[in-house]
Amino acid sequence: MKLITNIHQLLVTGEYKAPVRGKAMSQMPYISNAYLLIKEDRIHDYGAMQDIPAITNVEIIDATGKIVLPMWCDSHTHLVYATGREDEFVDRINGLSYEEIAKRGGGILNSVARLRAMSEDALFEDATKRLEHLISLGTGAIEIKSGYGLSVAAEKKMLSVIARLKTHFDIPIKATLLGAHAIPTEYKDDRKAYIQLIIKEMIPAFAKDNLCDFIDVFCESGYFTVAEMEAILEAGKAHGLRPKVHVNQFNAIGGIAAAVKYDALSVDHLEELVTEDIDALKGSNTIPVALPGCSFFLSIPYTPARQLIDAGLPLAIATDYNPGSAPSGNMNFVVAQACIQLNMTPEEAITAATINGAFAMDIASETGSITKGKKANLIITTPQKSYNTIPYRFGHHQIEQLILNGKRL
Ligand SMILES: N=CN[C@@H](CCC(=O)O)C(=O)O
Ligand SMILES: [Zn+2]
Repeated sequence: MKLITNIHQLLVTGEYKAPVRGKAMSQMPYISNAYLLIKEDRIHDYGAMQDIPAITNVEIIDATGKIVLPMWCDSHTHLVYATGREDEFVDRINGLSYEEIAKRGGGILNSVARLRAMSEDALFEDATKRLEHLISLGTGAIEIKSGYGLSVAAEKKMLSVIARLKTHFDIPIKATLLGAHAIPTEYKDDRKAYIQLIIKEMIPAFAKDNLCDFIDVFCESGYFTVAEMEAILEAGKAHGLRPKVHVNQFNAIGGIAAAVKYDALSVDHLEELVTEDIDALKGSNTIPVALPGCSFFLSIPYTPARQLIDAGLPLAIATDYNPGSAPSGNMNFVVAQACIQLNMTPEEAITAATINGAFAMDIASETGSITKGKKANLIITTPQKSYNTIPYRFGHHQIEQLILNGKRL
């Protein structure tokens, strides 16, 4: 057993039956001067120091002046990819837009060509290094998408890499099939046939082999229409895959209402929002997810988080880690951006990056909060005045110790 004592502030405590929404996001449940008891890989007990139980034979970790919180839950990444796209980064600095680069055959299709040429073992090795790094930055649960294969064989290769990551790492990992990320070059004159390939071959085969948990579509002008997304979500749902979709990144084309109709677990991006989108989300079980790292990197608008939260909706934040639009998987930076660019309070940002991120991956019964029985996946910070310092000192490494499955990392 391990006993963390004298915790300055213990954050995100309590029971969570549903994502935290609206005003409740600004009310962070926390205990000052707290203890936390870990038994094996689980949170066994916690409370105020004055109520600490008398226990012997326990390893003490003194956290005087430090903040303890759940490890980050990153609910949207493209962690498995071939190589970086620094060349396109420089093209953008020189004036080309993300869309112009994509039109010239760059962008997603550039990553597709590179990934198809790489072996599963090499992809696994690179993804392993990336994930090890993200864990060292405090990420304790992650969703990873396919979508750089765009053929049955190459999508299977990506999903197999994710399956191997699930076995290799003892953290919750969810896999999302994103066969509908772009139309591959060989189908550019027959998009219907590619959509049928996703519906008739990819979805049934990958669902049967348990290679994916969710279904995704990049619903956007120049990528997939709302009608095409609906056909793919319908097929995914028939095979038990709940939708988590890319919508409203560059244009509001009605993807949100359609995703809600299919009971999407989350709708992600939302840089471009109209009133109808917010109305569609009200009263639904769908969680909006903001990806501020993508807005930062592409210099596009930020998701209007205030509008979403002020409308009483829940919100999660995630990195969107990928080589084209967000080449950083650092959740600490995303939490800072949520405060600085999205105008979220530290309470809202931390809630969005922990328990709401866990709900956006459907793993909130296991992780995302300081709750008895949940995984002891914890961040212990360096000494801080308060939890406000976490986003305030953006870009600084403020993690002193990580506890993963009850063990010090
Ligand atoms: N928008 C679609 N997909 C990714 C970008 C993928 C890429 O550029 O490689 C995103 O979420 O931003
Ligand atoms: Zn994405």
